[in-house]
Amino acid sequence: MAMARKPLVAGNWKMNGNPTLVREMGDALNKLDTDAMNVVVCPPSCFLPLFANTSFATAGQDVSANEEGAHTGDIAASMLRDLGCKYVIVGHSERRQDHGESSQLVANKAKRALSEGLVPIICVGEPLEVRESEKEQEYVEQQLLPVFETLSKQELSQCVVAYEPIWAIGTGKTASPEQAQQMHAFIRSKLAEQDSVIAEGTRLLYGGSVKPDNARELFAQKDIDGGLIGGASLKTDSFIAICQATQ
Ligand SMILES: O=C[C@H](O)COP(=O)(O)O
Repeated sequence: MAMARKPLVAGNWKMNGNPTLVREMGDALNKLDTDAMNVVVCPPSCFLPLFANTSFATAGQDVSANEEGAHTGDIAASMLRDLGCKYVIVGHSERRQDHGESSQLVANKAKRALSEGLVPIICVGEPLEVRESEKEQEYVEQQLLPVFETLSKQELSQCVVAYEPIWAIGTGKTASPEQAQQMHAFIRSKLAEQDSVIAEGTRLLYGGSVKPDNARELFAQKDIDGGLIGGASLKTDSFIAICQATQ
């Protein structure tokens, strides 16, 4: 992790949690010294209004690429912003798989989020068969291309990118620090082809079975600036330990 990039840890609750967890997590995180890091909680959107007066940020788990209108079940970037969100996850592999989201749609969602002042956390990552055929870099590059084509450089400079190998999500099988660092360095090199200053400033998160006992080693890698945490973000102790592992 480079000193110039502030570490960021985001807890993606996915379709989990309840008002009790909102209260417990809010109380615990409000006591955490968050000066040295950005902490973000991404609960199901119905719980967002329950997070009030927090010392940490909140995020949506998804956003519509449309501004408003007849899009049943979708949530607009302006609505997330009005609920106090600073960030939004776009392109999580579960959205890509469960809802057939293309990389172009993900790029459009990121653009829409940016237009409402939200920071998109753009997720990329390969499935197991791609990793086994050693084509993971080509795969991730293809996921990033529409982002580079759709966003202006100014917009790109506002984004966070999360690398989440699908084979490591919820499986207990983490990418080794070397595997993760290699991909993060590759993503940074692709950003540098767009703009070297943007590449240096962009925070790259690792996601996939991050736990308190492996977080520190992952976050110590040169191009890993924090994590996108699933299962371990549902327990206050483990999420706080992971946040502290950035220091
Ligand atoms: O968004 C979070 C990731 O999908 C990682 O989930 P996980 O920590 O449960 O493996």
